[in-house]
Amino acid sequence: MTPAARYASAIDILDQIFDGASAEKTLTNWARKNRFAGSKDRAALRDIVFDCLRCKRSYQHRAGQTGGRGVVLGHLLDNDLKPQDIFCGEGYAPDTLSETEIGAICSTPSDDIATRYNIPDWILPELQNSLGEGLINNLVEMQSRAPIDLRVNVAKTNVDAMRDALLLDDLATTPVEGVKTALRLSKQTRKIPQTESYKNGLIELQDAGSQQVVLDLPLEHATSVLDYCAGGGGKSLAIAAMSPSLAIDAFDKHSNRLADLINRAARAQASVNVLEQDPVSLGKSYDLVVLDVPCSGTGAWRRNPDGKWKLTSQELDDIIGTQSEILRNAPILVKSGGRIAYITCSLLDVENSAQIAEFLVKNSEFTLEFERKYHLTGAGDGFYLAVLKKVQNKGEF
Ligand SMILES: C[S@@+](CC[C@H](N)C(=O)[O-])C[C@H]1O[C@@H](n2cnc3c(N)ncnc32)[C@H](O)[C@@H]1O
Repeated sequence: MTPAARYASAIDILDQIFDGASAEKTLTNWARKNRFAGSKDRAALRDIVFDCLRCKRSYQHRAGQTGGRGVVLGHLLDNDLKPQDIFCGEGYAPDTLSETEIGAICSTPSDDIATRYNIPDWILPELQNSLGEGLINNLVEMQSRAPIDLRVNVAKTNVDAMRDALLLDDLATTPVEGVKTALRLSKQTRKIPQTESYKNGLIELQDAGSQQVVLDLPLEHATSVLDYCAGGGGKSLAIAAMSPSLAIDAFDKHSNRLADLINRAARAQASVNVLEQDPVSLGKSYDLVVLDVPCSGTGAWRRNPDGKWKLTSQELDDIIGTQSEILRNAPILVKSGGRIAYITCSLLDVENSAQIAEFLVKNSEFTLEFERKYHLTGAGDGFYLAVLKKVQNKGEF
């Protein structure tokens, strides 16, 4: 495909996404219908679409028009590419720019924070309240592509050995400061699943922020762990790699989401026991209950920029309701003297410290032992962790 043809496809795909379609599904459908496109075309198209989603509002402002055409025009201007080379009307290229379109182009960034830094208006006050002086730096980070991080399976190998092994596959990596299990790829690549190291369970794809949260868990106090919102198993597997002797149970209300965990655990030779029934109904209790709850995903918006435009304030309220429900269920799952680790990949206080404050009011047998906010300016995606300790019943050890 010519560069201009790629941009014409990007305009079409973006228009479908702006009409409500999911970014992933639209890109997959496009690839299915355009079998002539090679892997380089698909990768380039995906990069354009995701960059346009991350910076939708500022690109529209720059172009002076909305829709896929406006965003792509803004993307070209912002990246110092010549719009007339792409909007040339030849072959499969987008139509040439009209005089009106050229006249609407704006050379100065918007003064409005939400437009300039690409977030929906309604969420700006929440982000401002939660991030304070860190607001702009976090929003700047949100506009660029996330790094690709690997988690080294430290139960099987070590970071230095993996760096050397990956170099043989022509994959250069660097350590991530403060995250001893992580390696960051020096160049973007989609090759990882094809490497022997991945197939043999020595590495996993996992954001360094997510790994850092696991490194901060109080595993040394536990012999039994429940990952109550286990999903694809990212946290369960990282816990198993850190402490292979722990008895780890994994549950998810949506059991179909656990399929990946089963496959990944087999690859990593990790021992994780997948529960089919809710442990609340089984009457089981644990030293550590990990609640990696559903959230707005604000801390991972640079990876999922589609989500940032689709999230509504009503959906955020519903998510907060689900978090409260999970927190209501959790105390019974914790042994006396045990702990809850509440985790979100959200930057919003309403999903983080406000939830914990409410939990502590309702559950006087728990105290807040530790709380940490991981911003996008740190090792990886944005996260929140609160560790809550259940008081030890008198006479129990
Ligand atoms: C943030 S994701 C978990 C990601 C996973 N821990 C990981 O590291 O890969 C949240 C998970 O919570 C699950 N979930 C939603 N509501 C739930 C509930 N009421 N009880 C238990 N899990 C729930 C969702 O199905 C989803 O898989």
